[in-house]
Amino acid sequence: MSKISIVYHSGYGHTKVVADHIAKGSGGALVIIDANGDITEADWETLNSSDAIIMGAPTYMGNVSWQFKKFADATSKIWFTGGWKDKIFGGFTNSASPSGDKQVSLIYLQTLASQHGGIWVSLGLPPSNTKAATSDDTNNLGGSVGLLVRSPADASVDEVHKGDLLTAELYGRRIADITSRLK
Ligand SMILES: Cc1cc2nc3c(=O)[nH]c(=O)nc-3n(C[C@H](O)[C@H](O)[C@H](O)COP(=O)(O)O)c2cc1C
Repeated sequence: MSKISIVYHSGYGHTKVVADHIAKGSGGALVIIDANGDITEADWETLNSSDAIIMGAPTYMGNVSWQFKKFADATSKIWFTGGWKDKIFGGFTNSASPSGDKQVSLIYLQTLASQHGGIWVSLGLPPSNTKAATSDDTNNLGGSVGLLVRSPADASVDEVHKGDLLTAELYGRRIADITSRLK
């Protein structure tokens, strides 16, 4: 059985809902980056012993939140020893605008995974981009590198788009499938 972790930061709860759906799809364990950008020692052990690490953060001011970046910088200790080399990685971000510069965050997560020598898993779903497409459809934001989610600025945590949450589950499942094949 593969071991999968989802490590994420969420300032106001919307990204947490996304992480929960990735956990549902992948069967992975959640590791929460707190408001100070920290995780516990036990969390570090969980990540170090995982076959796959899925990383997520809200997009704030055009990139991942500072709390996620603090976590990312703390992984440099692991980078020195190549501790996460050849692990499977995926990533997700969530923000208010349809674009909102989410792609910058996603490329950052992919770069972080690559710095660690990881194997990145793309979204692997076609875009829903016809006139008839709605936010209930999978991959309605047309991502390819990883998972993009939109939470409109006035949306409560219960109003994150259904199609995005289904996409989160499917992406989690894809990462779990690929991890078990490669293991
Ligand atoms: C400090 C700050 C900066 C933000 N910057 C952006 C941004 O650059 N692009 C965008 O689309 N939304 C932006 N937003 C909106 C958030 O990404 C959005 O509310 C998201 O759902 C927050 O996720 P969370 O509830 O997990 O913290 C910003 C929100 C905050 C608080």
